[in-house]
Amino acid sequence: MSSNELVFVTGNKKKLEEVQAILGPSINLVNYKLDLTEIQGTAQEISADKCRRASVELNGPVITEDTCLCFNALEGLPGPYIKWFLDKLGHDGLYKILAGFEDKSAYAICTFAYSSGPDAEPILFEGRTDGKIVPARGPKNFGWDPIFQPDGFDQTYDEMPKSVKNTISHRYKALKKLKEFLASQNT
Ligand SMILES: O=c1[nH]cnc2c1ncn2[C@@H]1O[C@H](COP(=O)(O)OP(=O)(O)O)[C@@H](O)[C@H]1O
Ligand SMILES: [Mg+2]
Repeated sequence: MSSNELVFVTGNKKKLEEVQAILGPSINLVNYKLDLTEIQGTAQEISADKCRRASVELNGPVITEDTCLCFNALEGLPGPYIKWFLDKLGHDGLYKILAGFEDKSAYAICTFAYSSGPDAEPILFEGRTDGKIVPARGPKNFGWDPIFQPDGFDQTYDEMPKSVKNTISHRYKALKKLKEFLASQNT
């Protein structure tokens, strides 16, 4: 691996686009499309396991990413299972889950995992953005973006320009930590 090359294992095109936009041209991101099965467990366990298996499969250094959307009224659920909830319930159903609760607050967590090789223990980098769950607003570009309104903003993730989302998002914050780590490895 050259010092600025990074193999990002994901089958999610939208994630890849954001990661590319956030990292910019200084890092040569190489995408390997692999939709990895996820175990059940905490966000950390799921991320580490996913990264470990990606690294074994590719027999080299990789990064993987996992995203959780956590409702405070539900003690953090759906969390890592948001993909399946979104799939089955859609935006409207996800919003309605909270109908019985006054507390609509939520947070998005992005966990990047880096493994230097098949025998290495993955290192995790987490970013969190707090907000609330609202009825869907926006062009429906990406996942649950239309129902997540970050604190301090009147727009949902989906309504705001990408250039704004990419400077406040859970993914941006996690990538910032990953970038700092990689920079420290290269010096
Ligand atoms: O920044 C985001 N905004 C909106 N939806 C997102 C964002 N990041 C991930 N998602 C969606 O949330 C779910 C997260 O699941 P996961 O991280 O396992 O995705 P993946 O398996 O597609 O990579 C998926 O449905 C994904 O499309
Ligand atoms: Mg996941």
